[in-house]
Amino acid sequence: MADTIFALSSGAVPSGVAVIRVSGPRTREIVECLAGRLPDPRKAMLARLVHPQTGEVLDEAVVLYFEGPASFTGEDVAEFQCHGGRAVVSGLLAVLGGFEDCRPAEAGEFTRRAFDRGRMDLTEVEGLADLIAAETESQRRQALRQMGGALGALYEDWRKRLIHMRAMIEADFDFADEEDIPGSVADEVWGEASELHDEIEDHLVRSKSGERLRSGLQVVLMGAPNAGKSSLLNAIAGRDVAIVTEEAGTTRDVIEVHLDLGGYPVTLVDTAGLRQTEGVVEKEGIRRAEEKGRAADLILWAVEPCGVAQDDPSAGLPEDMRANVPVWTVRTKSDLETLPKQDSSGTIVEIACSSKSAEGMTLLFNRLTRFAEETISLGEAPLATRERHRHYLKECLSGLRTAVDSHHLPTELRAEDLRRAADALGRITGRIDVEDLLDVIFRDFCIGK
Ligand SMILES: Nc1nc2c(ncn2[C@@H]2O[C@H](COP(=O)(O)OP(=O)(O)OP(=O)(O)O)[C@@H](O)[C@H]2O)c(=O)[nH]1
Ligand SMILES: [K+]
Ligand SMILES: [Mg+2]
Repeated sequence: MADTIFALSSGAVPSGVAVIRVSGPRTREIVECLAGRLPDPRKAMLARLVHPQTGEVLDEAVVLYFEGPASFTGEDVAEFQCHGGRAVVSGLLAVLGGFEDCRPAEAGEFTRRAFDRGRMDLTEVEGLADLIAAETESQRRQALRQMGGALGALYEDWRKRLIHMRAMIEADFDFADEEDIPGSVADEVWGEASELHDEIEDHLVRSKSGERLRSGLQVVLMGAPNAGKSSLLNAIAGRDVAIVTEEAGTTRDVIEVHLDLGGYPVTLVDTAGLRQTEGVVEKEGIRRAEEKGRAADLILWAVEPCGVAQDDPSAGLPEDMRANVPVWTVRTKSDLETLPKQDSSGTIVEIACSSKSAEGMTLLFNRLTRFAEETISLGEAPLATRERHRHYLKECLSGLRTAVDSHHLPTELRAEDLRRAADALGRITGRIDVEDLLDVIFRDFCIGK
């Protein structure tokens, strides 16, 4: 018999209400023992929870019972909505641990059971994890859609199409000796395979948006020491996150702030000012700054009024970043009189702003919001959201491509490539052996989920 597991599924105590969840074969017995009777499934029942040995009243709680398989895990599940005091919760958890074959749940174990019993596929599990982690409106929408099965359904549909193609080819193959049929079924199938290939390729291209939305856009503040980067970060974040002093080389560590720009997640990153230095700590800070810059979706290149050569505001920014990452020049400290609004080369300074007077800050904010919107706009179709998805989509494409292109090979071999393509999709949803992956995926969950 499987263990019956339990955990505090709501947030940290003390809280108004705490939800303790129980799942497994002993659930029914536990509810009857603590609450005196079993509520009707899915109907709330107010009950005094009584200690099974001493008869002492533990709490007055709302009890819910979900009979398996129509429950989150697919097993019998109960929820005790008790008062969220520390002693109430720890007392109840201790009593639950006293039942035979009953133990505290591990992180993600409720969801793992739901997956094992076929209540959710892997993309839905990931969607649930993303929903719990979602910080902005657009992340919530994407996660909810994925948890609802939209992405899994898309992959399952593609997989079925591949399986169907294979069946058609094999049928065709079986009848091959009954005289040559002109324009055989196989020819049609290769056409379909080629179409599916393009569909998946298109999905893969757009998947970058999904991943960015899930993890947030990385906007990295870079520039010479004292350019005003940390002040800008503080002004945008609306609080004193980073240390600001007039000393050049103040910031060494990478400092990140999570922003919600019009519902889009943006991580704004402050970094050490770039310069030649012998300081060990500062050197390391600069190395980290450049590492962040290379991985950025956007670099805000901060330039103070009299800071650098005026004819090339982005002098000092490493060449590879200039070439590969979008860069906006931000002219800082615009409250200082000396500010040239336009540099001598005639290049319009992208944005001029001041952390002191707040001049230009709204413009910067709006531009960033628009950038986020354009980079990660969420269309109607579900998007791949993880590196894991991308990996198997590529594998699927490679199988499809080989199958379509290998005109010279025997049909059996080409059919085998179609199987490889279908299996790759099955690994995304977890319908095909992914045992080694499961621990990684479920580890990300909190206890009680
Ligand atoms: N007048 C004025 N001074 C500013 C403004 N922003 C920053 N400063 C000043 O410029 C100096 C450097 O600011 P920081 O924000 O520490 O600059 P930084 O680029 O983070 O510097 P490092 O971390 O050392 O690379 C401080 O003395 C700030 O008070 C501004 O908008 N106007
Ligand atoms: K500074
Ligand atoms: Mg700084």
